[in-house]
Amino acid sequence: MSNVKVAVRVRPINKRELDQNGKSIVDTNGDAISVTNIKVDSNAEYGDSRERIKTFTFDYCYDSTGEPHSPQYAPQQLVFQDLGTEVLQAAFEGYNACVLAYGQTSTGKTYTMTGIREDPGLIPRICEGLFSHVDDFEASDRTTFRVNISYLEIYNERVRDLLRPSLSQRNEKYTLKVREHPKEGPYVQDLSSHFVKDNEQIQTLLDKGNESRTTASTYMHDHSSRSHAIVTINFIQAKLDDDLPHEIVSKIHLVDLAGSERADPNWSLNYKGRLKEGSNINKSLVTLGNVIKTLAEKSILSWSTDSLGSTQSFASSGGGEGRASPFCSPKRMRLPYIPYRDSVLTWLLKDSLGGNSKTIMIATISPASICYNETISTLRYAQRAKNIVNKPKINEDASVTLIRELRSEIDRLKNMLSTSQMGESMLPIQDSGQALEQQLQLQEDRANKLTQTWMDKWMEAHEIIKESDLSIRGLNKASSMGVLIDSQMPHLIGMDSDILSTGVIIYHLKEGKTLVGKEDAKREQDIVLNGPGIQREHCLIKNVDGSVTLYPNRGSHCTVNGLDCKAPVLLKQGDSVILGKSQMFRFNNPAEAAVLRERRASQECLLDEPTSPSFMETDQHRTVTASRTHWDGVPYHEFSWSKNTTGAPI
Ligand SMILES: Nc1ncnc2c1ncn2[C@@H]1O[C@H](COP(=O)(O)OP(=O)(O)OP(=O)(O)O)[C@@H](O)[C@H]1O
Repeated sequence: MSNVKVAVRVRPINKRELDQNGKSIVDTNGDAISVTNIKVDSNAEYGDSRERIKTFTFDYCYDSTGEPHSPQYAPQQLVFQDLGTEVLQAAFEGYNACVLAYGQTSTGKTYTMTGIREDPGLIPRICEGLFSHVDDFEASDRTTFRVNISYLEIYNERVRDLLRPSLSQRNEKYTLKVREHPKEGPYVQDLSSHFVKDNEQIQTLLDKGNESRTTASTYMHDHSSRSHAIVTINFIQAKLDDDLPHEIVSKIHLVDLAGSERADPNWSLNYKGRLKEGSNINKSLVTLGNVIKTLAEKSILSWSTDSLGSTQSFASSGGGEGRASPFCSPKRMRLPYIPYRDSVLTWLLKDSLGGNSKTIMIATISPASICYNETISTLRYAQRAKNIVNKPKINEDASVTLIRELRSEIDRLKNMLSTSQMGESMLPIQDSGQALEQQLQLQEDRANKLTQTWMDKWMEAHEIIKESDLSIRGLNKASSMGVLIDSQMPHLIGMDSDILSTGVIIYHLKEGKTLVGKEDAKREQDIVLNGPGIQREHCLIKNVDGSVTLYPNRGSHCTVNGLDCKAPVLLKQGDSVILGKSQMFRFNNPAEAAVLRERRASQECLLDEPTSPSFMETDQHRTVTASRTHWDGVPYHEFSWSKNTTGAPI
């Protein structure tokens, strides 16, 4: 059990607040923070029912109201030292961790989480710390690590992938679906997950995600984040100790919430979109507030249920007077329903709030008197969050747990065997020496096989990932047969032309030009092919912003979906490409595939109606219909395949 830790950070007063005659009303003293209500007269003879000074205590208070670099200013480094290192420690121990920044708009959530280039915030510092520890460990220990990152935003209650560059750049209005896995809980379907090898790669992805985030100018803040942003880092550590595999997995959520705000009538009238945004932001923050409130109540209730339970048993054993009231008997007390599903945000953060995670909340506030009401409401929100009790546990890979259990069973059988051999026991027949030996052999075989499979899977994934921008995972949750190799870049998948080779080759089609030809071409070719019909300079493949076009060179033989290409052809997801006489490839465009999957899921028409069939070719085996249209309106060749006359699929 572990309570949510809560920190408060106060930012410097700003010009807008000073221009409105705002006074600084917040004081910190150690872990206590006091807010003065200047509307309550300190000398009021007959008093005022409202308190003039309200004091709250938290796990950490950061006073960043002074000049940066002055001793009075709590810097980013201090916040990282206290909170970031806790997150790292949890991750290395195999716990899930979460940091949530909450506060009124323009109070410093993004500054604290992301920071600025000269003075980075918690997210980049945690990533840097993660890789610097990984480097230390890899040098001194036999542990190997895998880090994956995804970055999403929830905008107007819809989910957007911030790391799918080509689609975000085109401003596609697409939404990802939130689904629930029976064991692993809520997740975002088709969210891209990127393997990162070092700090530089992760920082590049973070920058990319930050650039795509939805921001706008509001009356409170010129660069207000209008979405909730969640960076998720999956951190896996594995090692083999005395032939025993260890694999622990930690999920780190780093959340920069959109700011709560008052709607300014004049501003909102001019910006209708802002009003809808504002109401969606406030709605999900209200749900978050309800979840926090209910969880806090639940913790108090379960605490009192526990203490009532112990009082009762004490009373019934005749040891005291305490008797639980029939109105609050533990049996009657029903724990409240937690409204996680009322917003996408709370649904996705289900585990971080009241579940399997070590969670920290950072409440950010302004020191200005004009923000008094919002500041008090933020501090109350944060105060409640302190009462949430989570149940973090170390996340061990399921097959590793099984291997460990088998190994301890093997030790037990070995002990029994040696006892039976010494003839010291009166073992039943099924535990006789011979039966035990058989059982032992069986379990050892199982454990060895599982260990080998685990090692192969880990080494293979690790080696391939080292080489390229790929992610590899089991084909599906229910089966360990098969491995799915995923890449975020457009690519061609081919077979090695050597009939004795068993390899599958992935050719990434990088942004810009990829030359395809033979080794002895005048210019160096990016993809070198051999085999019948391949020309020295066979073709050129151009990737512009995720759109990939094949340009056949004069006289070279290229076909797409069975049609000869004499002119450039825009490739689409799933196209089958033959170069020369026998080199076959399948073209994959992950970004396009994701959009098509979404369309399929939302039961929209997968593709527009073909505008005009350009030709139809029929023979006794198949029918190929070709048309010109494209998923984003760009023309391309589209083919539909029917079955052959015998009904067997082609
Ligand atoms: N601790 C701090 N020290 C110095 N400047 C700060 C601090 N916190 C915030 N600021 C400044 O205050 C302004 C608002 O900060 P920020 O954008 O982080 O607010 P926010 O809470 O994320 O706002 P929103 O919810 O509207 O996105 C920025 O100009 C930022 O540089």
